[in-house]
Amino acid sequence: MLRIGDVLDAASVIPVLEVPNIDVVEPLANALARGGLRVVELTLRTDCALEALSRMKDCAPELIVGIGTVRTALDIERSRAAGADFLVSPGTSKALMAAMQGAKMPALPGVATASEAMTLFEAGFTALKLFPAETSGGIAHLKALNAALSDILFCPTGGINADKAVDYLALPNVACVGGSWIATKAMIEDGDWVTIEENAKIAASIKS
Ligand SMILES: O=C(O)C(=O)C[C@H](O)[C@H](O)COP(=O)(O)O
Repeated sequence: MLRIGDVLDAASVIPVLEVPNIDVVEPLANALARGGLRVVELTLRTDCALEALSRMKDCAPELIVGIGTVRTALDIERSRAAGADFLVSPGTSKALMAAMQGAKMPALPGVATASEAMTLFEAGFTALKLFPAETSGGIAHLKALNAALSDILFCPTGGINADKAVDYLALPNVACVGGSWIATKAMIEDGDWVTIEENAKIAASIKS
């Protein structure tokens, strides 16, 4: 089984995807993989998300595919059953933290504050999703967190684009960044695989 360090080593930018139907999965996965990205996050925001995960693992076995918008223990169980490589949550309730610990799967639990980061770190999570990154303080917030909590790594997500990703990834406590800009809902619905591949190429060229 992968560890969270393996996921972070494979990705500087993680596209956060909202998949409207199963038919888009193969061309979407191909565009992202052709662009050079190796890790993706499929959000549980559409009914077909778990079916999309299984399909993506079949048609693009080279991709590491996580499930995002995880909120409950049931979400974790269903994600595991569908073959998820890792879990991502927007925030972390006490119950979700316990379920993530019990799941023994790689995870990026969501936090926005120093207290939340410390609570998750004490529970054994060394890499955390910072969400929503831009509105919770962005780069300045991460610099301040690093002064006190330099042993905690973050994957900021929320409001980031290709230009901002470069600045985030220059920070010592940022392991990767997530975002929907690479493949927006509109691009996926329009089947704009050319733009998605181009965005993926640009994203894949950014290094942490
Ligand atoms: O669904 C989740 O689990 C979330 O936490 C939300 C997503 O990560 C953001 O919607 C991505 O942010 P944008 O790049 O600003 O679109």
